[in-house]
Amino acid sequence: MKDKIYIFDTTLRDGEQAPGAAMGIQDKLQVAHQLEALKIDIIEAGFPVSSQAQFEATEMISRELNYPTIAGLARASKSDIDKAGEALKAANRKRIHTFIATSPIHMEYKLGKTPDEVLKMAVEAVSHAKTAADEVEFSPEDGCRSDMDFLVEIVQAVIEAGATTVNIPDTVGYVLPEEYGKIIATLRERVPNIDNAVLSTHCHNDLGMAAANSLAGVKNGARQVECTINGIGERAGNAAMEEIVLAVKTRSDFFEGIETDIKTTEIAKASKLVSRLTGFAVAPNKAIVGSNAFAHESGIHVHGILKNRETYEIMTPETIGLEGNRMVLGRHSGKAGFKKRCEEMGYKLSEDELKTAFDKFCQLADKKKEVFDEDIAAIISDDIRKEEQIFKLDHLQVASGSSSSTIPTASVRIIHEGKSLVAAAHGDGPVDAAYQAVRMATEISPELESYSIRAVTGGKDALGEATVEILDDSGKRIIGRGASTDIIEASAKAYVDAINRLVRRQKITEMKESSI
Ligand SMILES: CC(=O)SCCNC(=O)CCNC(=O)[C@H](O)C(C)(C)COP(=O)(O)OP(=O)(O)OC[C@H]1O[C@@H](n2cnc3c(N)ncnc32)[C@H](O)[C@@H]1OP(=O)(O)O
Ligand SMILES: CC(C)C(=O)C(=O)O
Repeated sequence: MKDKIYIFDTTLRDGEQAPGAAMGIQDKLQVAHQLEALKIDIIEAGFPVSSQAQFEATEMISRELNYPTIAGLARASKSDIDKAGEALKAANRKRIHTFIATSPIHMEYKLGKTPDEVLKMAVEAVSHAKTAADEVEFSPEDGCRSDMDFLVEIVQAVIEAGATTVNIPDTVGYVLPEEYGKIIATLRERVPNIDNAVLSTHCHNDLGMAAANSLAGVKNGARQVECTINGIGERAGNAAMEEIVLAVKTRSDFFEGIETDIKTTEIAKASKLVSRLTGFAVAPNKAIVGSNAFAHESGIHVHGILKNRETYEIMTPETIGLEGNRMVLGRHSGKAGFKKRCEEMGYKLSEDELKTAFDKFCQLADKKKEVFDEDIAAIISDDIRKEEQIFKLDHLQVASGSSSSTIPTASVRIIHEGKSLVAAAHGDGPVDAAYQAVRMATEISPELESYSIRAVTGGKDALGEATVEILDDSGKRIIGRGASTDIIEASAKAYVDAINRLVRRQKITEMKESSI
């Protein structure tokens, strides 16, 4: 029989408590719809008493969503609970999540209350919450730094008062997996009515243990995990939903029958949405959703993966809704990966050609972070096929000056398939005039995204290298380079180089399409 872990997502409450992560009401609604698409069991929509915006967001999410239970946070106070109940009124399934701190330091310094007073407040809060919602969750805040006997006593008391879920927060991310697992196991052992409630984990990442602690909790009997998309949350964040869900799925051998209902193919989309709406970039090396999580560059790894993907991948990118893994070509690449990319681009190279092309590739990879398809196309057309440049700048003449009456003008002659293409144009400056003339001569007019020029040698014969960036029809960047002691000529050569790469890329796309 399936042993289900309930996923309680608190991106919109604890996640949003991360400084700088605040989202507007419409943004929250968008995230909530994506959480529903993920089949999250419980969405904590907000802390309604804390502001009008939190109240309205919780109210709107309660109205608009169908499948998940909607939870609202409340302190152990009647007015907080009433406000949460009011915000959740329209929800198909609602849950009031009430909390009060139980650790000695929080009780003494923050609340100024004795353990007996805290126990009384907790029980009263749960009893009152039961009047507004069937599902009531109680959290002993800073539970992991609380006295175990007191924790056992308060958990038993709130279950007697009607709590249906008891959540054990590691509020400050202090404990280690073995300790967290032991707290859950001890509560299961010592609280006589523990089976009347679901035990839940809520772990923070201050020591990087949030996911490991949550999973230790699951292993010891917790059946709800509180987490956030991309692990956002207070300070170092909360346990990341994607890490918990993929760990349980990927290591089903270890978790023996335990499953979640999460539709994992929606994970990448959820991660991108939350990153975009909060402005919190996902680190490239972030587990599961980082841009490098399914990317490979190292030659030995790529060689292994090409023989059997599982040599270096424990999950498939498709599981989280990505189209496939990313083979990156760069300075750590080997011949197998390079050969495969050439084949994918439609090139059939002899062994000698492959060797020459790979040597050139290695020289280039030493200078660049990443080698793109158009770089490979340039290597093959220039060094293997020794193809003529599609458009070759044969002549450039420019007139410009500092006087306001001078109109910068350029004329160009470009050789294309043995013919001379001649054009003249004026522009805002000499480079612009040259580019206008190139566009007229080639009849190709890509928008210039960026332009830069730098000296690559010193002295009065300094060689200037111009770099331009244009976009192809699909929005991909194409870089062109040109060098000359005359910076206007370097600029014109770079633009013609970019146009040549654009045309080559179009040909590669046509080759790929015709081979499908
Ligand atoms: C571990 C967690 O993540 S808990 C959730 C934390 N999230 C937030 O705090 C975000 C939203 N918070 C807020 O908007 C505000 O803090 C509010 C509206 C909740 C309260 O604001 P204020 O009334 O100005 O109080 P303030 O924030 O300064 O202090 C908190 C008060 O709540 C009390 N309190 C804290 N936790 C609890 C609790 N669980 N139950 C009852 N009272 C509590 C404190 O003792 C303090 O009371 P005091 O004002 O009588 O000293
Ligand atoms: C309210 C509780 C669950 C909390 O967010 C925490 O203790 O971190």
